[in-house]
Amino acid sequence: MNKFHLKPFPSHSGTMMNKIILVLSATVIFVYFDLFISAAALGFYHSTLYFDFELIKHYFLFKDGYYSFYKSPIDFILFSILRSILLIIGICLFLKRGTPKWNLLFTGIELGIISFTFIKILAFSEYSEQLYFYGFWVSLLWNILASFMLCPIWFGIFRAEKLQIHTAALWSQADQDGDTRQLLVEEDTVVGIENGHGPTVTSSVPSEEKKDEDIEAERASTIKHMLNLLSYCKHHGRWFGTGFIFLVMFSVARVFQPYYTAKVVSNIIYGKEASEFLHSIIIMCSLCLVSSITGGLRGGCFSYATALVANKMRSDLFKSLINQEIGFFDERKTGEIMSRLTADCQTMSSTVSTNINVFARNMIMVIGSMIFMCTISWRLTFAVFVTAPLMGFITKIYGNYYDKLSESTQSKMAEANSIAEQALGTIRTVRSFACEHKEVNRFEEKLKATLKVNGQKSWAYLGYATLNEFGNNATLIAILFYGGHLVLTGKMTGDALFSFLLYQTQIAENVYAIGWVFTGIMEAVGASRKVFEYMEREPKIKNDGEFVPHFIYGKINFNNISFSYPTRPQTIVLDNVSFEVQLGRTVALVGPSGAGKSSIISLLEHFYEPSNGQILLDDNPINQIDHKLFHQKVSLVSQEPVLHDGTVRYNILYGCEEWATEEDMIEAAKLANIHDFIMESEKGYDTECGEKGVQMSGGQKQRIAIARALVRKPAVLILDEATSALDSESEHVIQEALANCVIGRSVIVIAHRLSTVEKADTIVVINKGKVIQTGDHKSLMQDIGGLYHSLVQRQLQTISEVDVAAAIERTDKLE
Ligand SMILES: Nc1ncnc2c1ncn2[C@@H]1O[C@H](COP(=O)(O)OP(=O)(O)OP(=O)(O)O)[C@@H](O)[C@H]1O
Repeated sequence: MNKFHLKPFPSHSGTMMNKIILVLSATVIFVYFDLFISAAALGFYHSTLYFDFELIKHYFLFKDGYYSFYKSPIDFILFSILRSILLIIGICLFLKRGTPKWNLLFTGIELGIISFTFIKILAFSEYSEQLYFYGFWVSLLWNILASFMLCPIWFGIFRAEKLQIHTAALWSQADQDGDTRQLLVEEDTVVGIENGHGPTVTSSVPSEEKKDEDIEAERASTIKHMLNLLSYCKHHGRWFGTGFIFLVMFSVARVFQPYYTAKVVSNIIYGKEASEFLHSIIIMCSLCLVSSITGGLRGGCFSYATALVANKMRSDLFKSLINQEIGFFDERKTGEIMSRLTADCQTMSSTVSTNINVFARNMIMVIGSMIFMCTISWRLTFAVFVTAPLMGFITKIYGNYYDKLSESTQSKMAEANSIAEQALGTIRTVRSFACEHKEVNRFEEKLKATLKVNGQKSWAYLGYATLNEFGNNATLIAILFYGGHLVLTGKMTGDALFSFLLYQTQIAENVYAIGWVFTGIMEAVGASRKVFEYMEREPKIKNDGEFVPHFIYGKINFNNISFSYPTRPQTIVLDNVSFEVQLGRTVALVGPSGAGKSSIISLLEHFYEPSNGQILLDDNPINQIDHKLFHQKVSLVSQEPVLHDGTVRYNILYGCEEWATEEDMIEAAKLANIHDFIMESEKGYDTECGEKGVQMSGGQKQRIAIARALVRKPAVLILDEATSALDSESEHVIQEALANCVIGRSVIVIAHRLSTVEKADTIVVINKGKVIQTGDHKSLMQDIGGLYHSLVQRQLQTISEVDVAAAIERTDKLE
């Protein structure tokens, strides 16, 4: 109840009441006009514009003594009454606040009436003089128009109903004193109980409204996605345009084919002259030649255009992804993102361009065939359209359902891909823990989920295909029946019926294909939702700093930094952390596991932004400094460096190929103690590192990473000391390399080794996200019982334990 605090209540509720009155008045006026026009039209059931009231009486009172489907327009009156009854039911429900889900029923009735109207035209045309009755055409047109208006009015009533409930809820909030208003509240409360929503109506209203808004939003987004998809085709208009020209030529040639086929057959049946037969055959050959050549050219152009569209989509998506903040990747699985980049982009591009092709081709053929069909027999053409509204209705329902299922299939596929990617990407871990079976099971679980959705899709298709087939056959039988009747009554010739049947078969295929276009587009829209979401996503952290200082000295300040990871906003990882790294000094971050040391480095690297405080480089906020310059001057060597699949040269010069020279690279490699190893390799700096550096040892990887950091001649070096099991020789070489590179630079090191910590100018001790001690080794050791002191004690103990274990091992070996 307390959720609504709308102060300007009178004006709001006034507007809503106006809307309700408007919808109710529109309904009443519609019912009145519907009945009036349907009845008045009967007064014009003759070939003059004179209104004859007697005619109305004639039809209403069945003065002929019987009802004739071919002559009586009383059906139109019955439909008008049916519409009125339905709307009156709507109003009754509106007053009782029920919200029936009858939308489909209404759409079905609407389309049924329209189908019937087509049948009625054919029935009336049996007595061709009736086609000149003005009243007949008024009845027909009004019947179609009024049926089309039925659904919007019906939906309008229920939209207004929600407004009314909402108004009542507002009244109950704003004023509990007025009798009328209290009554509304009570009424609403009762409805709430009846509907099982509990006694408060206020709580149910927003969710109802939200549903409505969601549907609106979804609809808007579907249209938006379709337009977005089409806009991609616009980029390659040249290829699509050329393809389109061939498509038009192909379709026109195909449209003429049934006509000439019928001509050839009729020449044979009626034994016409050989020259006439040959003439038809030559035209048929020409049409076939044109359609074959242009069909191929059209396919080629569209296929190339599809490839161009896929490229552009992938490139745009990748551009957007690579610029997203690190938090974005924390929240999503790489497999899912990869699936968007590969499968979804492919689905989108191929379905969109294929469907444009199919749609345009079939549309041209439908229009062309329609022209031919109308020329052959307009009556029979109307007969074809008796089932069309129903087929359109089925296609629409199926399309909506298919859209939902497609989206679901894509996400299930993405989940399965993510598992496969994860397992294959960490194959060594999987193998070493013998988890192959487990991973296969996990993958199969996800495949099962995908299969389940695909199963639903198949059921939906089963229903659709059956109904569609049924519709087509019903149309064919109707044409044979009615066409036969027309031939027998002399209104049409036999070969015209044959020609018509050929067109009808072709048009059925075309309409079926157009139906699939709808489904295909929905599939593309389903796939495109996430792709466009990623494409249009603005990174929450932008690397758009423009400040380019003349020189970077390397002083770092952390001022009152507080921070939580976006994935766990409730957990404070850093709490008011402050410290300074003076020029050319080394600061060691020390603390237990999970204290927040790596998070400090992530913030300095601008992977995340602090929720509070500022990080300064030479007194400038780091987010205002030019992104490239900043990462050139502040270089990171992480604990487990990742190398790219490429040569050693590629890896060392990564990101600075444009300006770093060969000498810079060799100098950096020498400082990192890796130059000699590289020169000993067969291919030197062109030695391949393998995916993620898999062809290098842990120590070599680390040293290449150090060279990669040093080649930039950074002012600030960030070192996350390796804790992994490097052998003592490698560790020594790396320690030496690090000792070389700290000279003359500001260094922040996450120190795990006592030797490193001791050498640091300042030690910052972190625990549970807070700086709890700062000082050099000597001063901190004096704080007996302090965290630093106990950490050092523990490490000394571990070292001695390791030494003892090693000594035992050595003794064992000697024995
Ligand atoms: N990407 C992330 N998303 C959410 N929470 C994270 C993320 N990375 C780290 N954390 C959490 O933040 C806290 C601090 O982690 P951090 O990696 O900074 O600790 P650390 O001191 O570097 O630990 P260690 O010495 O073990 O590497 C931990 O509780 C950790 O679970």
